[in-house]
Amino acid sequence: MTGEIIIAPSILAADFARLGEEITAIDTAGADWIHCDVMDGHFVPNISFGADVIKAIRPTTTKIFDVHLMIAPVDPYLEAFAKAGADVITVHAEAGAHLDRSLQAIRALGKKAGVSLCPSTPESAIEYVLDRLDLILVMTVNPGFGGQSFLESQFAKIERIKAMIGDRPIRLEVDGGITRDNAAAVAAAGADTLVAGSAVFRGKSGAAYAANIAAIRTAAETGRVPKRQENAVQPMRLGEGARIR
Ligand SMILES: O=C(CO)[C@@H](O)[C@H](O)COP(=O)(O)O
Repeated sequence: MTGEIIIAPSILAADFARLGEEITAIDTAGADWIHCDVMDGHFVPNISFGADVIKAIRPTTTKIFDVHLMIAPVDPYLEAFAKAGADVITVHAEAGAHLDRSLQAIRALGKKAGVSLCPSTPESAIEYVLDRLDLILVMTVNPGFGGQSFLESQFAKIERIKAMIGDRPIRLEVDGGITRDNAAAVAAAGADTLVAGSAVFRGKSGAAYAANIAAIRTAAETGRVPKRQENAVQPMRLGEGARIR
């Protein structure tokens, strides 16, 4: 599960009234994975969608569903998300006392197991579960909302986790405020899986999504920030298109 750069658009920034069409559009536009942000209004201060929505959108693409559970408790719901069609299930290190048990449960369901760390959580929180992991998600904003600014403080954590991973087959994912302007830097720090919501869905057309995904991928793969094209969609203001739902 490691290797090349993976771009995973977060459907939190999609038009929920046309979610199926939006997923088809990002699939066609070159998304590698589909990132699904599940929020419960308790672990994070926002509510998004649950397993029934994931089940409903699952037939719209064959791409990997990367399901980020921002919920607590999480263990009672793992089976529902597995049955709904999640391929990767990521839980938060902060969401319960028994991370090791949650990760074992995800693998027992036949899914890839991920753990996510909030910006204030040190990498030591996952030191003793590394061998249970297929993915580590470093939150580069405080979880709960799209359209926030990338936290520069997380570069050091990305670098340290990259070193911790060593040659284990674990993907290192970053999520929050990822754009074409910082994709090169997060990849240089060690990230190989980039989640982007507002930076992909700005422009509101399949052509814009394709250009946005390509720009993020080019920056991450080459280490260069791609020049903006003429007719490129203008930068989005904080919160636009990624409103609190
Ligand atoms: O999980 C989250 C927020 O909690 C993220 O997936 C965001 O949805 C990413 O959105 P942008 O920061 O890219 O707009």
